[in-house]
Amino acid sequence: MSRRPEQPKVVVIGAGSWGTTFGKILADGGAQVTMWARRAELAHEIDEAKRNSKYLPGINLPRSMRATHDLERAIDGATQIYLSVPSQSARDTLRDMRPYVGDPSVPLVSLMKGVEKKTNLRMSQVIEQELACDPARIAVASGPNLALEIAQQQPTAAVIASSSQETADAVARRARNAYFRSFVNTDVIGTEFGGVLKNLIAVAIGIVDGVGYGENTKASIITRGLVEMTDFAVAYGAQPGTLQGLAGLGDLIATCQSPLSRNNTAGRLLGQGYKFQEVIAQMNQTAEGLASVGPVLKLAKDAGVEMPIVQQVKMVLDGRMNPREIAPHLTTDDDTPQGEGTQNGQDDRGGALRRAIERALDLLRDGGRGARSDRP
Ligand SMILES: NC(=O)c1ccc[n+]([C@@H]2O[C@H](COP(=O)([O-])OP(=O)(O)OC[C@H]3O[C@@H](n4cnc5c(N)ncnc54)[C@H](O)[C@@H]3O)[C@@H](O)[C@H]2O)c1
Ligand SMILES: O=P(O)(O)OC[C@H](O)CO
Repeated sequence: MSRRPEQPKVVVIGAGSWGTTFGKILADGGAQVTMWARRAELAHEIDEAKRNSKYLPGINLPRSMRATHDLERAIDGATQIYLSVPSQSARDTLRDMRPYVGDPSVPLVSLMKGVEKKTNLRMSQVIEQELACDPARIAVASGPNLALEIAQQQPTAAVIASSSQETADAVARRARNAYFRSFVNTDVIGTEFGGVLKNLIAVAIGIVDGVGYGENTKASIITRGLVEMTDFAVAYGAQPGTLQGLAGLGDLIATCQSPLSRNNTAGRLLGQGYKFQEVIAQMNQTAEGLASVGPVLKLAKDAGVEMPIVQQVKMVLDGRMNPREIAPHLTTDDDTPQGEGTQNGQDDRGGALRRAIERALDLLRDGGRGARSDRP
């Protein structure tokens, strides 16, 4: 099919459930979409049959959607590049893309919700590092976005964040249609960490479901989970409001409630008594939370943030805790009554804010060589 000149070409790298769904969002919004798939057979199925039977069974993809296994051909002429592979393989994929992404006017958009295990970096940081590009060119998309529901064209919203308002606006204008609305902000850290952290709380909720506990336990963990998410993200520079929005609370609700969530599913299997390796063997799609839990706890320790729920998820994953013992608090906590607010200034301890100020003072005292927690 020949391309009409008024339809700009965009490319989606990664043709799993979210990449393909996002391709459909873009195509239904009027873009000429090319998908890049790692496997030639999948590229062929999308290109010819307009189907992705493994990742989106029963969904008809737009007739205009193209797909290829050839990275150079996929990226050639693209006005926006979207990236949706598992976070742990993003760096290798970016390395392969490097020769073809030179045009500095082309935004690079992360659709991923993980942290790189070996570096503890967010995906926008990995993109910036691997492509040596201006951060103003990078955007991230996040929100309550369960792929299959959106592929079925159920109305949904997301947020596009970039340090450049112009980039966020350009991406949001492209990534919208009658059933998908993109909002914008400039809080990349909060938007990205929201997507990472809600996965960990969703694993905890899955564990609770698998064990057979009811709504009180789940509501307690979701609510305290949001406090943990906020404390952590704010300690790293996020705006607290972002965690109350689509990329925080919104995504937390969707992921914790839905049996479609792979993180929730992985947790449920753990709660039913399966061991970590058995869970991995049963999952044939990406559950980012399983890989992000280690890096998040390391980052939390560096920033002095307490994350009892995430800590318990890690203990269950490691086989060091019986899933039946999971609670919104550590049972080893001391007896001192604790305020309910977040640590970042909403309670009398002002924890995260205080620590951020302390780190800034450390940095100044140290002649700008790095805050205490940043040093090896
Ligand atoms: N599925 C959702 O509902 C959803 C929604 C929002 C965000 N996300 C995020 O999108 C990202 C991608 O998730 P997904 O749901 O599409 O995963 P998926 O498991 O459905 O698909 C992953 C895709 O990446 C490919 N892939 C696997 N290993 C690769 C490698 N080493 N190199 C290149 N490609 C590789 C797979 O072949 C597959 O096409 C994740 O970070 C996820 O958190 C997913
Ligand atoms: O299936 P999950 O658990 O990766 O969640 C998918 C999306 O992130 C929900 O917004």
